[in-house]
Amino acid sequence: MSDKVITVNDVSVRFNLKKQGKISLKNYFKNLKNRELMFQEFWALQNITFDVNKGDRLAILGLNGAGKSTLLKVIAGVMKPSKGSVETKGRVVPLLELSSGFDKRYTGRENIFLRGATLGFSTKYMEERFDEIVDFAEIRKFLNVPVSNYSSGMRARLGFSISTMVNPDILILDEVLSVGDAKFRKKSFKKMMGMIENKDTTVLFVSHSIKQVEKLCNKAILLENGNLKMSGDVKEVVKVYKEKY
Ligand SMILES: Nc1ncnc2c1ncn2[C@@H]1O[C@H](COP(=O)(O)OP(=O)(O)OP(=O)(O)O)[C@@H](O)[C@H]1O
Repeated sequence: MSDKVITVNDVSVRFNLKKQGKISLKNYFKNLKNRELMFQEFWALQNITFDVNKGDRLAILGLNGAGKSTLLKVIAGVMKPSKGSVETKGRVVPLLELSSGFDKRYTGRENIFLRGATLGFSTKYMEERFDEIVDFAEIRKFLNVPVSNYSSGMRARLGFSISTMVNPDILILDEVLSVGDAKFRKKSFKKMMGMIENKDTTVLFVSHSIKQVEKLCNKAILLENGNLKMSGDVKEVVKVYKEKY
């Protein structure tokens, strides 16, 4: 029996794009009075429906702007869909925008516990994992320094280290592996492969490298201008993707 861990149900995402540049206050009120829209609606995703079973490695394929990152953000719960719904089972760990989400006024040490609490972990659990996180991120010397003084690479390393120190049920990867310098990239790639190889973990993966996709994924979906064009076995979807583009 299949064990669904992600259900994406008729999801659409709308952005409001500004129609015009600066306008005078007089014209603003004139437009408002005439009910003229100052925004143009743009649908980045339209009526997307699919499920993912436990242990699947799903690639999300599509050209630039197809809606891949938007879909990952909706599944990760960092963005709400304008329509439709997403259900996930278990702990979702998104490796997206790793250097964001810190409170920069606080130190590295404080942010580890803050991020842990956001992910639903107790202080005791985070204390047990603390050294592992700090050593992997290589920030021990800077633990008591406010994160505002970290370089963006250091913030990304700390974000990666905290997020991967926990065992995810669903791992969400968006072109991740540009974290930190070459040495850290190698280390983080190895760490990620270990997580991907755990067959209980379900993985969603966006990459423009078809080689990587074929190596890591068993299933795929293809997005085109925010629409779901195809879903199924990775080989079949990659074949259509290659023919089309
Ligand atoms: N905050 C936003 N406001 C307005 N438009 C947005 C916003 N975020 C994304 N978009 C638009 O939504 C569309 C889908 O973007 P998305 O980043 O999901 O594409 P993508 O498939 O991940 O692209 P890429 O391969 O280039 O990373 C794009 O046209 C993008 O310009």
